[in-house]
Amino acid sequence: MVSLETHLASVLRESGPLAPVTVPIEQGLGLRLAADIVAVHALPTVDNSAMDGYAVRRASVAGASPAAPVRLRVVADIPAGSGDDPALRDGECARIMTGAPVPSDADAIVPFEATTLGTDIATAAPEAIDVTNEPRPAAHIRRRGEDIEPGELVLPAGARLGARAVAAAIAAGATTAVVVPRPRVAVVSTGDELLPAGAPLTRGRIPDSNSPLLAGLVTEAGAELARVERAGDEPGPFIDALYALARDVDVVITTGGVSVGAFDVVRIALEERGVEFHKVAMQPGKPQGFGRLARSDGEGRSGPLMFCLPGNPVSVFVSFEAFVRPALRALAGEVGPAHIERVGIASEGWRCPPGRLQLMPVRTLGVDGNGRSAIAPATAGGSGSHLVARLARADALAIAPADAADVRVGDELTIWEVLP
Ligand SMILES: Nc1nc2c(c(=O)[nH]1)N[C@H]1C(S)=C(S)[C@@H](COP(=O)(O)OP(=O)(O)OC[C@H]3O[C@@H](n4cnc5c(N)ncnc54)[C@H](O)[C@@H]3O)O[C@H]1N2
Ligand code: MOO
Repeated sequence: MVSLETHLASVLRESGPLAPVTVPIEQGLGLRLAADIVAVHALPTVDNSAMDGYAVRRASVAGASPAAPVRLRVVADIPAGSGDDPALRDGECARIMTGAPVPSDADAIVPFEATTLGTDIATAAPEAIDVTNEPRPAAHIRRRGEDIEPGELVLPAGARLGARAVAAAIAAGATTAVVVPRPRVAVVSTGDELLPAGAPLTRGRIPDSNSPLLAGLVTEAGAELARVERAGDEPGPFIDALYALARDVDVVITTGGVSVGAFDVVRIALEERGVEFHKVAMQPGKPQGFGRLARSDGEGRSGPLMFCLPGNPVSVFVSFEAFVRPALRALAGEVGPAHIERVGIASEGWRCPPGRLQLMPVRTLGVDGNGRSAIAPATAGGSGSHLVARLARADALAIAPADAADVRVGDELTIWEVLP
């Protein structure tokens, strides 16, 4: 048996970031940048007004006060979007709206509130206004380039292109981004016992719940779900289906057929085709296959990464969290841990399997003053890997060490947060 850490290290060795692609910037939302984004133009693009008011020459309103207002003639009206640059002589001003370019002759903005007319504004500009306050130099002017200058760095390679990053890049004139793409993922569940959801069950047949489980986890992890398929226990059709979809995906996740059963199709078909099968010292999730699918078409290009997970539903979930999620993150250029880790305090005890690290689906019941969560098993009956019915109650996985015989009330364990 290999440890979880050893198996994860083998997985991550093969899971470097995918080759970067150039996309229209809004399509890069949520992805990691593979190249810097620099400002194409200055921001603001031009000196502009921070207030609705009047663009003035300060010398014209020197000494203005409520007791001694100074009258100015309004010679122009500049809405936002106007390209006008009206000339202003002594004693003249222009009405101006927030964001509109400040005339070259003006050196301050007087807000509506600093005139006797106040904010009682008509569509047409007034002929004259009485200014009641002398503005400071450059009052309410947002300077060209004060946010960023052309050629300056907006976002460095490696940054996540979140909503604010998209906004910043577009504001600074970028239209495309070089990003690490989302991994494209196919899901294949295997087993002659599987039926689609809702099909009438006969003895021994069960609904295929693993493929919707993985489809949801892949999507929630931010990867692109390319295909979902179900295959039986015959190696021939399974392999044909696999090579058909392998052409345009980065990752294939299979479930079932990896242990030592007589009909374990995935292990039988893939042992010879680039996938290694191990026993990992963890529970659930002991049998694991991982590798890169050898191409059958002789093109010499490497095929997709294969994650061959066991069939038991809780094993699928735990294997996804332990190996697939970290790999999908690494393929997408993400750095840092795949889970938020916290400390859990057992409020109920449970038994642990000998010699295997246990990843127990738990519910968190509240946080104490030291940030530690009280935890209890989410599923009745311990960590049985078939206990899917109440798996959705778990919002964390509690990690019990391989040498623990049991977890007792009050024991402190590391927990990984998972989406409920
Ligand atoms: N003699 C041994 N038997 C088993 C061992 C072992 O070491 N020696 N390991 C056990 C462990 S641990 C696991 S985990 C399972 C893994 O088995 P497989 O990956 O081969 O999975 P299957 O046999 O195909 O199925 C296991 C279980 O899960 C159900 N299943 C499968 N697919 C789905 C699906 N898509 N949706 C819902 N449920 C599914 C299936 O019906 C079985 O009940 O092997 C143990 N055996
Ligand atoms: O490892 Mo299996 O996943 O315990 O049931």
